[in-house]
Amino acid sequence: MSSKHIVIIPGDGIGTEITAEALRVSQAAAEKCRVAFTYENKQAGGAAIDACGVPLPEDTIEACRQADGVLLGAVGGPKWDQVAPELRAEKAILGLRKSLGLYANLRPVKVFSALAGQSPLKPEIVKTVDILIVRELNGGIYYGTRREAAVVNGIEQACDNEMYSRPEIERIVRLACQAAAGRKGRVVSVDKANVLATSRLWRKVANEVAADFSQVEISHMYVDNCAMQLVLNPGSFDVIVTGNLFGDILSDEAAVLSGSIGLLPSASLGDGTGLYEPIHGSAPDIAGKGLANPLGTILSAAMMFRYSLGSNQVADMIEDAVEQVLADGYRTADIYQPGFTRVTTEEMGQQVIARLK
Ligand SMILES: NC(=O)c1ccc[n+]([C@@H]2O[C@H](COP(=O)([O-])OP(=O)(O)OC[C@H]3O[C@@H](n4cnc5c(N)ncnc54)[C@H](O)[C@@H]3O)[C@@H](O)[C@H]2O)c1
Ligand SMILES: CC(C)[C@H](C(=O)O)[C@@H](O)C(=O)O
Ligand SMILES: [Mg+2]
Repeated sequence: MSSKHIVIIPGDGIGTEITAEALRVSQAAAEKCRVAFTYENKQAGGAAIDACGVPLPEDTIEACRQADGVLLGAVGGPKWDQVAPELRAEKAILGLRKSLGLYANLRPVKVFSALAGQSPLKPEIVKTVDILIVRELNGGIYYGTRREAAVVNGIEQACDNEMYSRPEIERIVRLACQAAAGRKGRVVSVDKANVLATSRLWRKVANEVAADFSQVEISHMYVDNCAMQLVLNPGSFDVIVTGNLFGDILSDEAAVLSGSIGLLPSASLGDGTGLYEPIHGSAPDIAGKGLANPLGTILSAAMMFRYSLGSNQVADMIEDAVEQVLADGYRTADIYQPGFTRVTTEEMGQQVIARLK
């Protein structure tokens, strides 16, 4: 196989610490499987604002376009919260998703058997959790017209607009149905069709698309009920497909089922280079202290090998090592409980590498 090239964007806060471990694990696993890849670091987010005044430099976008895969830590933090809205660090991630045409964000949610006992849920419920959240990533209220706060007729007001088009809904629901066909065959489409026009179009189009998949059963749920069912009855879900904002919120909620948001990876796929990142943010409260859990980023790197670098072998090897490291009792601060071995971010990376086989 020819050598692949990846771009690494550490970003801000814990981004540097977690991507460093994901890179080390990727290099070790690739070497064992005789898979070659090269990498370069690029800046985005607050780090880029500090370096060159904009959150997403042109040369970062171009490098990502040329690469086979992009691994991103996280962007943003209080240091950059006061800048103008169009220069916010978070704009980097939205700009990258748009520039690369990444409309599908896959967020798998599972409970590692070693962590099942630590879950707030009953053991018989925990065992059944295996959800794929398919979040639309290129449209909706994230990319609608926006009017920042201004005084109109003496009253301060702001406005965000939500728009979804048929093609945008069709492609994401189709992808969710394809994914479900290779799983348990169940798609729950989540919307707020009792209130929102965009959701009513979403529901209609989702039904039409799903009709092409004889092996897939589609059902619909309002987002408020879904938020409750995720906690009450998470085993009932197979694939969840939903819009940009609802997917963002529901995936953080679903992370609680796993034990920590630091464990959840994601893949953003579409027309261009795939982007891989943990679902969490830059966690400024714990940055630079060795407290961050790097496993979500390490598992994102595994997804990158699977979907963009063409090596299921490396992906499987990394995922098995993560499973084993937890089974052997290693825990970063977020998942630590007495009786287990507490490790730093870097030590967790080393323990994963020690179990690659
Ligand atoms: N993809 C991204 O780049 C991304 C995603 C979400 C938030 N953000 C940005 O990150 C900044 C902080 O946002 P926030 O505090 O709302 O969310 P966050 O996800 O950064 O943190 C929420 C909580 O989870 C903890 N946490 C997050 N990742 C962890 C990890 N790997 N290990 C252990 N604990 C972890 C944090 O310590 C914090 O208590 C904001 O600027 C936000 O916009 C960026
Ligand atoms: C940082 C922010 C723009 C981003 C989002 O809302 O998509 C984050 O919360 C995520 O989940 O990736
Ligand atoms: Mg989020």
